[in-house]
Amino acid sequence: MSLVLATKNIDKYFKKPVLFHVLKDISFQIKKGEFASIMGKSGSGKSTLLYILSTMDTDYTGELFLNNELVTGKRASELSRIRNKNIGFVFQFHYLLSEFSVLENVMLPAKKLAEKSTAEIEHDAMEKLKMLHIGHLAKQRASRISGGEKQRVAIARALINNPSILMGDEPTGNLDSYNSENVFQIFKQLKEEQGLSLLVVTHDLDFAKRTDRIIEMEDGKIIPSMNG
Ligand SMILES: Nc1ncnc2c1ncn2[C@@H]1O[C@H](COP(=O)(O)OP(=O)(O)OP(=O)(O)O)[C@@H](O)[C@H]1O
Repeated sequence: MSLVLATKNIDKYFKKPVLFHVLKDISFQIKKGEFASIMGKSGSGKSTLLYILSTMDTDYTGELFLNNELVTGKRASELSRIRNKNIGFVFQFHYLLSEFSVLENVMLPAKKLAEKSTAEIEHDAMEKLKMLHIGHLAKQRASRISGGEKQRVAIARALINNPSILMGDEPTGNLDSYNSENVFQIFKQLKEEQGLSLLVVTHDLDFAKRTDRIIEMEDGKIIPSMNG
């Protein structure tokens, strides 16, 4: 079985203002092509966990594997390379650079990785935009498009380096029901047509119910689930 992400016994403490055990013995796996959601009350530790899974936070104990490779303990420069290559992110807020064009925004993570020529990156970025039905917006300034379009641009940007997993922190949190459904369908299509793995923190039960698996958190722990 091909595992895209795995954690073993992850624990994390915040030391200030008082010592706080925020993540407790977190062990789970995400398979290739699996679309999982993380749910849980506010403060249960979802964002803290996602920050560790995305290799941004290294202050924890336990082990994190990406594509069967242990990433825990690697140097910051190596982690940055692994992150740029393997993980795409979509947040609640799109974080697009408003003065740049849609196309330039999508190209940025590939330029950072510096493995392809600018012409190749531009071609790849156009392909992603077309796949998300927003190719016609390529030359438009990012500030001049709608909220739903911005989130689709953010998804295109997250996909530009062909990651093995797409992580989302409330990716539909700012969207109306039409655009939320649109994002869900894009994610489903990425799973079904490209075998992409997805891990999405959400408060939207209707969204979560339609993913392959709900990982439920409570007080820093994963609640053993009924459905997988
Ligand atoms: N830097 C920090 N220092 C101390 N405590 C923190 C820090 N960041 C978060 N916390 C606390 O850790 C707990 C988990 O926070 P986290 O943001 O992971 O929760 P969450 O499940 O994502 O919540 P929400 O659904 O509201 O986004 C909360 O009690 C929060 O107050």
